[in-house]
Amino acid sequence: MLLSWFETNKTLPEARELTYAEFPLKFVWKKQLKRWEKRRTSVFSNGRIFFVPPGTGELYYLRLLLNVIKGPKSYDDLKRINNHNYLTFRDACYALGLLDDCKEYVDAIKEAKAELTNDELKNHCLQKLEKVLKSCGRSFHDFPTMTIPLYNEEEVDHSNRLIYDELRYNRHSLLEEHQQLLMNSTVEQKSVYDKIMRAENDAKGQFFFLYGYGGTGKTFIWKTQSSGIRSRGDIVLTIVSSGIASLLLPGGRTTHS
Ligand SMILES: Nc1ncnc2c1ncn2[C@@H]1O[C@H](COP(=O)(O)OP(=O)(O)OP(=O)(O)O)[C@@H](O)[C@H]1O
Repeated sequence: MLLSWFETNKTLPEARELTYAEFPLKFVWKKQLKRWEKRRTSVFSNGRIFFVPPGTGELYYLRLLLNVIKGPKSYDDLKRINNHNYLTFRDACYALGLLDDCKEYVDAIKEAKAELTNDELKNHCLQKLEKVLKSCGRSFHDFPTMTIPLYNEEEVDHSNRLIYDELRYNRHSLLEEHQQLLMNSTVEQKSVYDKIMRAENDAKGQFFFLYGYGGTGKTFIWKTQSSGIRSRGDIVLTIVSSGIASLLLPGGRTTHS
């Protein structure tokens, strides 16, 4: 289908006005003939390109391009951005600004490279990675074959990472979020919230077990609770049992990390 799309683009100018994802709007795939033909009726039809996970590399970047590039006549056309021929789909995506996150990092490394030697740059990257690893409870020291970053004495971070992370929330935006969540809470949620907050304010050290059917707003209550406490500059350790569950709660961590 993809190769036939290239062929259609070679012959029909109106085909070149569509991306691959948009193609079924005006063209229909003739399975027997193995080619695209102009749609005769004005039936609305939208294309769906198979999901490709980012880990597949070039396939993933090809899929990104198929959603934005119009009228290519070959794979090379997909990699040609502003008259520059890129070697890989990934490079083409990067040139199109589709990989903003990476762009930020690559630009930062390029900038740093102007001022640092290769060894300094390598060490700098290792230090940054060590920081990320430490936030997950790991370190380069856990991987014997990996190079360990070097530090000057004044660069050694003696602070407690967990406390540091907890104290750098934007208290102002948390306060706004907290007020919004509180305003939206149901009467039942509010009564649970009040009960837990009372125990927290009185420093009673109580233990609560919150249960209810799925989707009834338990996580919502924890979010309201944690934003309220954090907006005061206090610390909340949001501990859950699985990595997936940790993504649902701001600052969530698995117990073992
Ligand atoms: N009072 C509320 N106002 C607006 N949205 C709410 C409210 N309570 C819950 N929700 C929304 O309902 C959805 C389900 O709530 P939530 O995830 O908190 O439920 P849960 O009980 O933790 O579910 P599960 O047990 O499946 O994890 C979420 O999108 C949440 O934002």
